[in-house]
Amino acid sequence: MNALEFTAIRKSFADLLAVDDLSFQVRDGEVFGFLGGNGAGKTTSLRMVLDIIRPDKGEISIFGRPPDRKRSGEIGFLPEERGLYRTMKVLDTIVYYGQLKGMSAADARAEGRALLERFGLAAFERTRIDKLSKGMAQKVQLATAVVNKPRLLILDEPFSGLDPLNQGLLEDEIRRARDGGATVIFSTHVMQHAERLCDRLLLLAKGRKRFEGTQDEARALLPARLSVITRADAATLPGVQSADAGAPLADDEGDGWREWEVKLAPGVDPGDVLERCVAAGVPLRRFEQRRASLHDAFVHIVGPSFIDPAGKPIPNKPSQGEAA
Ligand SMILES: Nc1ncnc2c1ncn2[C@@H]1O[C@H](COP(=O)(O)OP(=O)(O)OP(=O)(O)O)[C@@H](O)[C@H]1O
Repeated sequence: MNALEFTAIRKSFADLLAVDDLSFQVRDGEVFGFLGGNGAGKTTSLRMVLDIIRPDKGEISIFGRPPDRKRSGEIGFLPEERGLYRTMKVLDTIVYYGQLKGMSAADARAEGRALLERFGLAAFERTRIDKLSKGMAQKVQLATAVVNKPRLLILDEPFSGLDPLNQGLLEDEIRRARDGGATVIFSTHVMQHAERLCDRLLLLAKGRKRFEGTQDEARALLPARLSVITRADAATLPGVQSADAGAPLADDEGDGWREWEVKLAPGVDPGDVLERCVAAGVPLRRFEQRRASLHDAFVHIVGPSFIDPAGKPIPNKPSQGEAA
């Protein structure tokens, strides 16, 4: 059974179509990345999973059943607009949320302490939320989302506002949840996190799905790039679309050995090219495929403007309640 399924979901706000005929599936136990630039429809989609807002059309299924706020114990959610009760103390906050999700106070306290230890916040368990830094409060909010080990964890822009050390800590926590059997969905503007964590990805642009699949499937959409050292003119090799020659190699004694940056024609398999070169006796010292970045793959799919280059979320929503 899939952890989450969207079938032909549509959601408008007045005359703005925020999510347009969106269908995708998240498999049970995978880490799934929700990618797209500002206003792509990520948060709107995640809020529909949580039943905070409802779709105009289409169907959502979570472990085979429709969204329902009463299922909050099954789903851990870190919203994009962070917010905790400012005057509550750190451990009390985690225990409060644990109990809301059906845990006993003792279990929530024990798990809360373990989380604070892992998050480097053990010394702050009695500190009021409003005395914490923004990043610290964010970690406490993450703790409230994971305290009961939900089977589905939904994190909206979880990395924003965290320094690199804490971003690493969050990556570890996502892997830990996955290793414990949870399905994790997170949205991000920043490719590197997705690259390190995601089994599969969804790329949204202007509310529409532009790609769904694995990282390798995304990369396979790009023409292959190679680094080749040869004495031949690399532009004449089979399947090559373009080839840029570097300077002659330092140890070259007039034989014409050069390093070339080669781009194959779309759909051409580097393995086939290598076989044909060997069969034809092309002199080769190196024939190496360059691994494309996810960023390159997505620029290829949606164009250069698909993502905010600084990776900074633009605050475009009202905050809820007493935000920390
Ligand atoms: N409650 C709302 N009322 C009106 N418009 C909304 C509302 N929520 C979202 N929108 C609009 O819907 C579109 C999609 O927004 P959404 O927040 O889902 O995008 P996002 O991909 O999460 O973007 P970001 O990365 O900037 O958070 C945007 O144009 C946004 O302004």
